[in-house]
Amino acid sequence: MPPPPPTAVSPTQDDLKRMAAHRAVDYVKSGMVLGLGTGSTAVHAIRRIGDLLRRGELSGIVGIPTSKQTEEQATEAGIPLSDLESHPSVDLAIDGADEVDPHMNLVKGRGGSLLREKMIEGTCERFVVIVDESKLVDYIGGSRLAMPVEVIPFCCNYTLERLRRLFVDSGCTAELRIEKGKPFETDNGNYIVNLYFERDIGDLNDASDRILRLPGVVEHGMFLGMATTLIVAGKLGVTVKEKSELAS
Ligand SMILES: O=C(CO)[C@H](O)[C@H](O)COP(=O)(O)O
Repeated sequence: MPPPPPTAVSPTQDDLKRMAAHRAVDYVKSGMVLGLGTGSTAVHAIRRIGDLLRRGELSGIVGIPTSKQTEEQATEAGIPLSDLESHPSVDLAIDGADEVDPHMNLVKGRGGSLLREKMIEGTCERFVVIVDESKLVDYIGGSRLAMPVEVIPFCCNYTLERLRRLFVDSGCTAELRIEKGKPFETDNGNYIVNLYFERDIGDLNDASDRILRLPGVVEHGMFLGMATTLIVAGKLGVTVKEKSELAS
């Protein structure tokens, strides 16, 4: 008897992350200065770029890592690294996200690297966001998961309470991110306050301004209007959307 035909295996979430990341690497050209994102999706792009460099299909790439973790992964992948001071003009950045709304606004930073990500991705010509479809939300905060805010350690619980009160109408709760029994420390020596919203927070630019006006806040994880290209991998395949296609 012939063997039974192979049954289709549905892709895992990690497969989807890899598919989105590999599609993004199609935008990478030799000689580019690249912002290298942080997280379990971005690492697939880093490894792919490393493979292409090794095979001689890419050359002259300079990577600007968005975290210490990424710096280690990129070094392991054989990507030459530099920083924004030496390369202030970044051609392309590739990074994951925690939430993406229909206007391509993002929540980032659940990996804790939001400040360096915003510094590097805010300066690049093209910012390609790579996600699996589970990251798509109807509105920012819609996943009910954390929207991180980086704060200085000094009187962080006071800052936390002021942040919570800003969004009391949206049913906001706030907590300090704790790992291994102590406050999680970012690469910049700061802490993270996680905000959770029960309801839509409304005007995002206004929310951003209000957060950034609080003394003690360093940066927040809403990346508004920054993504130029969105690559989403889902069970039905990979889709690419450009910012220019969004209805204004
Ligand atoms: O912003 C980030 C790290 O600060 C990540 O891009 C974001 O958390 C998505 O991570 P992952 O790809 O692991 O789901």
